[in-house]
Order: sequence, then structure tokens, then C-alpha cells
Amino acid sequence: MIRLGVNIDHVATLRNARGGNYPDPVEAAQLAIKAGADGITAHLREDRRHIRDADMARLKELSAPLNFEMAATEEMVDIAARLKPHACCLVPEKREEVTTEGGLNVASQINALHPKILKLQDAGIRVSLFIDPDIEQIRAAKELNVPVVELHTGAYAHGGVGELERLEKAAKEVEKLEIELHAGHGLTFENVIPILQLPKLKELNIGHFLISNAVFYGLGYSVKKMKDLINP
Ligand SMILES: CC(=O)[C@@H](O)[C@H](O)COP(=O)(O)O
Ligand SMILES: NCC(=O)COP(=O)(O)O
Repeated sequence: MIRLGVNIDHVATLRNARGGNYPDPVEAAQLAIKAGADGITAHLREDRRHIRDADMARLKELSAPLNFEMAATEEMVDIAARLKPHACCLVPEKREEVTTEGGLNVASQINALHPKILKLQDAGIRVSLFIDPDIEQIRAAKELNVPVVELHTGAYAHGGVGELERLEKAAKEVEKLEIELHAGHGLTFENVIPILQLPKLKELNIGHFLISNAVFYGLGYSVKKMKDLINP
């Protein structure tokens, strides 16, 4: 069974458009859980463009595990260590980006990441690293002894030539190094199907497409359809 983590960032995008309290990302998370989501993912960005600190505190109280996406900054590590979500996924972040553009460059910052990962693990948090499907990055993640990596599927989702083969090769390296394999970014009802073949895939984190589809067909329907698609 492949777990579905539903990212509810863009419910908060719509909420913040008018500066009010609706739609409530926590209500969205509750509906997603009711429809079969195995976990909730939310990205507390440095600029708080969508998810806010108060959202994370309320999401933590829900029945499903919270995957706290964050940049590996002192600020975010302190917030996560205090909140103690089920999991943290360390992602790269640039204020000027529209969305996460690439994977975390783990190989270039092993010494800087190590104490932050330890602090999160000491708080009882399962740490994952959001990385490109790149052998060097996977080996660097192994060096940091994280239990999970999430492969960035954005290049594949945007039709990159050879990107599925790149993910397949990366997934085999993840399996060889005995790391748990997650994947996410840009996945839809259509392009998720080939991703299911990745060896030992345990979790998919999907957000923007599900929230977009929910605008027309409802969130419960969208989450249930995705859950059924990834576990035929
Ligand atoms: C890490 C990842 O691919 C997504 O969760 C992304 O971080 C979402 O961030 P935005 O919702 O701000 O695009
Ligand atoms: N880590 C991927 C995620 O949480 C959702 O990404 P997207 O589906 O919003 O592109």
C-alpha cells in the first residue's frame, strides 16, 4: 500500500487572497483525511505566503500524521522542534521562487545539515530530505543517516525527456541504500501512474493538483480518486 500525503498549502493560498479565515486549510485537511489521506503535508515557508504558524499548530492536532515541509533554517528547526510533528521534510527555499524549483543540495551542505537533522530527530521527528533523483544526493542523504528521502518529481511532471528513467535509477539506489522512498511535486491523476512502478515506493505527497481539481469536483472526490489510483 502506498501512502497518500495531501499537501494543503494552496487552500491557504486561496484563504490569504482576501486576508480572511476561509477556506480553512485545517478543514481541508480534515476532509482529506476523511476521504482517505494517510497524512497531511504543509509547507511553512519563510515568507508565510500560504501556510501560517497557527495553521501548523492546528494541523498537528488532527488524527493523521503531519509532514512539516520546511527550509533547513534555525527558525524552522526551532519551530518544528517545539511543535513536534510526526515528520519534517527539508526542502530548498528561495523567496523569489513560485514553487519549489529543485531538490535540496544535500551533498554541498552535509556539515551544515547534520546538527539540524539531529535536533529534529532528538525531538522525535522523522526527518526526510526532498532531493532531485540524483545518485550523489541520495548517497549524501545516506551519509546523514536520514530514514527517508522524497524524490522531486517536478522535472518528470513537466515532461522532461528521460526523467522517468532518472527516477527509476534513483529509486534503485535508494532501495540499495535501504532508505525509505517517497516522491512528490507536480503529480496528477495522469502522470502519477508510471511513478507507481518505482521500487519500494512507500508514500506520495500531492497537493497543487488535488486542490485545483477540488475547485471543480470537490476535495473528498479528488483525494479518494487519487488514493484509489495509487493503490489499484
Ligand atoms: C516540496 C514540494 O515539492 C512541495 O511541497 C512544494 O514545497 C510546495 O510548496 P508550494 O506549495 O509553496 O509550491
Ligand atoms: N512534496 C510535494 C508536495 O508536498 C506537493 O507538491 P505539489 O503536488 O503541490 O506539487
